[in-house]
Amino acid sequence: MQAISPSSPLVSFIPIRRRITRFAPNKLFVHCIYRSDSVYFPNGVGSSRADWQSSCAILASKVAAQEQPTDKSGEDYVNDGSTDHVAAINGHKTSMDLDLVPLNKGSSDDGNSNNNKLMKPLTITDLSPAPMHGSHLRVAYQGVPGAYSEAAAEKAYPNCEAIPCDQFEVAFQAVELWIADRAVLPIENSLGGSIHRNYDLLLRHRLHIVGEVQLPVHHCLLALPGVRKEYITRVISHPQALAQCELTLNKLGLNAAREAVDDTAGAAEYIATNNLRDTAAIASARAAELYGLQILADGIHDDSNNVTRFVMLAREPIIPRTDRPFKTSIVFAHEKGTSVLFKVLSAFAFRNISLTKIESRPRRSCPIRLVDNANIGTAKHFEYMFYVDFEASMADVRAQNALAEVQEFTSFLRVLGSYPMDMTPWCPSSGD
Ligand SMILES: O=C(O)C(=O)C[C@]1(C(=O)O)C=C[C@@H](O)C=C1
Repeated sequence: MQAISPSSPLVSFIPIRRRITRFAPNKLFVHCIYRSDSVYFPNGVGSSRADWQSSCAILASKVAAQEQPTDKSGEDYVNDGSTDHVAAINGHKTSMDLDLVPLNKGSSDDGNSNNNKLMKPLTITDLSPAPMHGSHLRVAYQGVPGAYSEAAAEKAYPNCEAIPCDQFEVAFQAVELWIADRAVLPIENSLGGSIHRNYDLLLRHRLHIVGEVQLPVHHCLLALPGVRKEYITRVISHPQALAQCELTLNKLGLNAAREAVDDTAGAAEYIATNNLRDTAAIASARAAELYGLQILADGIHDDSNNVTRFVMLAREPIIPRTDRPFKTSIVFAHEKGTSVLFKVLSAFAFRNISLTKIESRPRRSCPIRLVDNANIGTAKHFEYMFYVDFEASMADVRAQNALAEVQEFTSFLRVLGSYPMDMTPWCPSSGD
């Protein structure tokens, strides 16, 4: 893999970190904070902090020109009555207006030509990649090298340049700011369940799901060389990894507290950096190798069918096809809450479209609906956003008709992406 690696001469594992500053209402900017003064850019940008900061400034100014509503839930983009059905469902007429076209702040819809003078035409530089672009696809992931997300990035895009980010949100922003071409994010695990944070972020940002990968996850218990199980008083890892190994950890008879950290490989790195002889990490065998730890126990996940599903995100959607199995992910809501759920789901059932996942999250823009029950009091219903994945391509007329029907029953509907299903032959995590 060409990504920042331990053998890189310039830097050891510098994840993109975030410091978000509000420059203008509703506008977030990412700044990069470093662990060291030099940064590794394999393709062109100088290796100094100053070079990188000027690159960030260029990126930030490009984004400032666009005034995208990135930190809105997207609920304004609702049933606009456009005839372009899929685009209307997504709330925009072409995908271009989401990502590239600087909006004309001064112009009005009345076609005033003076105002139109303010319109900045697209130039070739608006379309060209960020300065550090190289021949490899740059893929942002959350964690440090050795994290499962890095392995998922490599599985999705072999030979990509994997870019570590310290938080999920940073991975989204890295793509929005053209620092990365794709983000790869865990969305659900067969044992631990959904990664809710990423469901929320999918709605808050306007990236498109362009693919999925399912990665068998094989966990090991790692400690410093020479440390024995009896010395361990603390086990640290990503909360999902702790959940996936809960029963096995109990069976191992460890008298250890469990502590959540940002990612599995980060836990291993932390132990190595701080020379912690009383702490073990749940992480991959690759993390053990990278950070010089020994494997105290191999394959400690509670079931060998331990698979995490990742989604790949891009600034532009892909064109859906029908010549191979596709999946489509949508999110919707309705003022009447869960009462419409049956109608929505029946739109798929009548057309023989299988659902592969349904998830609900709090509807943060209006979390509670009050129902006045006159003399009895007030019923307070929680409001939800519903996320549904179904097995059909948006190029399939059945899916188009189903969504046209769903649109009738919902007050908000967005297609998050229509993308090829991961059909790799089944092969549980190695070593089981
Ligand atoms: O911590 C990591 O290594 C990750 O890539 C994150 C993550 C997750 O968020 O679910 C990914 C896969 C495993 O399920 C455990 C953790």
